[in-house]
Amino acid sequence: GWAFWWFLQMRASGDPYLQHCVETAALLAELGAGPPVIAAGLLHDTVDDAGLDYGSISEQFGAGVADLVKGVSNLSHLSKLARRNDTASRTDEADRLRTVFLAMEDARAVLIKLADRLHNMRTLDSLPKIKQQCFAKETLEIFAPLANQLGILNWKEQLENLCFKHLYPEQYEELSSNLHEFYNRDMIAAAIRRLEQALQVRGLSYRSISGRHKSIYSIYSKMTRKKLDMDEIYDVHGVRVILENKADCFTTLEVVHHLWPRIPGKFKDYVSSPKSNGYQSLHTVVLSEETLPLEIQIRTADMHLQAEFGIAAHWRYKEGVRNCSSSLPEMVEWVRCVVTWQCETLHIDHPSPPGLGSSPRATCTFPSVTLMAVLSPIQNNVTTLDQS
Ligand SMILES: Nc1nc2c(ncn2[C@@H]2O[C@H](COP(=O)(O)OP(=O)(O)OP(=O)(O)O)[C@@H](O)[C@H]2O)c(=O)[nH]1
Ligand SMILES: Nc1ncnc2c1ncn2[C@@H]1O[C@H](COP(=O)(O)OP(=O)(O)OP(=O)(O)O)[C@@H](O)[C@H]1O
Repeated sequence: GWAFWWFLQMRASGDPYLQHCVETAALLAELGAGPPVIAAGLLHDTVDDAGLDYGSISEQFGAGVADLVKGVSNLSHLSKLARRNDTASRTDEADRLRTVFLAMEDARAVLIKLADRLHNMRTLDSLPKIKQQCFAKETLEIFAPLANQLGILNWKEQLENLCFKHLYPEQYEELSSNLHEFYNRDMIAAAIRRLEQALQVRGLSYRSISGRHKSIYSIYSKMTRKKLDMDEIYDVHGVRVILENKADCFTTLEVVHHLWPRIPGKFKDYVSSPKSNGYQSLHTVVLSEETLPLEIQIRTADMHLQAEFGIAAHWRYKEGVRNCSSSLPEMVEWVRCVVTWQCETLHIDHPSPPGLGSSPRATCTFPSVTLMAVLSPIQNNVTTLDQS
């Protein structure tokens, strides 16, 4: 009966409902999720919408899949409850909800909910404007930060960009048409190659060189936050070099300044003078061959860990974060488990984030998370070159 329901159901867009289920599962597969997660992605709405119960899912697909589907259903109920709660401020509510999500559920259920949301955001156009805006607002407040907290930067950026498009359509159109000309897809890869050759000639070995285009939403946020025009954003194109030690960082800086002319006033030495939050790195902005600014960040692996996970966690720098009691190794272990899906092979049940215990009241959020992307690179706008 339920399978029949599944085939007949249509979405507001007129597409078969099944398409949403398949695309949600496909997003999870792209991320490298294992079979139980993909199966649960396919079935994620069957408890709430097709009236299927835990017992029959468990019978047909196994308890692991049934637990995940139940988890996704719990998350949907929680978000609905939160939507009705008018007493708390929106920021507090979003904060609380993200914490509860991560504390109560298997992180893989949260991932399925995120995949579901990403596909819904991609197909939002068929809904009435008012619903689109509500959905986009909620996604920006809850789901995009959640994707960031789980280290899925590519989903975070896609979610934010889609929210931006629906919440501020005019600004989105204007900025994206400007960026169309401004983003230079080949420039980063070419700069990385050039830098790599120059470092080799200098006899310097590096841990990694990576690069990224700043997302449209990140550019928009920075422009609004700092009241800047687009041509005042110098890190639309960025490269990061990770080296063995401080001395190599300074030598790399020399190499960089030898390769490209520097843009005056943009050099920062946070290695000799760390920021008050402990952040260390050398930053410079140079003028690339394409006559576009290119931000280059140079740091050691330790500085990078500190920037991503330490007291100076990147996310704290961007969003503000409360006390977190877990140690770095615990956190890395948890992240590794979630990101590489070892939970399935190691049979770890319901991994919960370290330091959170099972209390939904615990307020700990996770450091974001370029390191997670380093552990398991899944950003498609990132170019990485590792020296083997
Ligand atoms: N993780 C982390 N990254 C930082 C921190 N401060 C700066 N950054 C990174 O370094 C880039 C450049 O920062 P700065 O050199 O301070 O540049 P700025 O012109 O003063 O500031 P921006 O407008 O942020 O570029 C930022 O865009 C971030 O990517 C920090 O405290 N923590
Ligand atoms: N020059 C760079 N090279 C490589 N990766 C970078 C560089 N600058 C930032 N990143 C990474 O790119 C991702 C997206 O960062 P984003 O550009 O949105 O913000 P940010 O540069 O960290 O902060 P802000 O918007 O305040 O400047 C983060 O993981 C960040 O660590």
